[in-house]
Amino acid sequence: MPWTIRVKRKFNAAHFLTDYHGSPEPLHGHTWGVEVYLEAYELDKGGMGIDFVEIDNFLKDLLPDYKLLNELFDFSPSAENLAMWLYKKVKERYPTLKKVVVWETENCGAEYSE
Ligand SMILES: Nc1nc2c(c(=O)[nH]1)N=C([C@H](O)[C@H](O)COP(=O)(O)OP(=O)(O)OP(=O)(O)O)CN2
Ligand SMILES: [Zn+2]
Repeated sequence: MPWTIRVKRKFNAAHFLTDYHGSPEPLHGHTWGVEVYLEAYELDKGGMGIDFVEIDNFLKDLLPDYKLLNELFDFSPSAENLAMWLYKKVKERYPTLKKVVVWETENCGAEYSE
């Protein structure tokens, strides 16, 4: 595909894995990072595939900033599960989505694609 449009965004949220090697993790927080990768097949007159600002606003509305993730989701909010949740949500709005990445820390994250 000719272009991949990439947008990153951060959000702050608390969580705990419900079963971390056999028992629940202690509650703690992260500044999470997310990245979305969208395919674009053509450009508009301004030279844009998909407007970064539009995608960023969509993510801003969607991401659970300053929330306790365990209260929002019926799954253990690991980076992997959050990446899958985010992929499905973004895919509904942007069908050309290729993958998402959810970073729990600067160095550790999970990618999801289908
Ligand atoms: N594959 C995954 N592994 C882990 C996940 C995950 O979502 N997917 N999550 C965690 C924990 O939630 C935890 O945040 C990580 O703990 P830790 O190693 O303690 O990392 P921190 O940077 O938060 O703490 P430091 O003490 O500053 O290193 C674990 N694994
Ligand atoms: Zn964590």
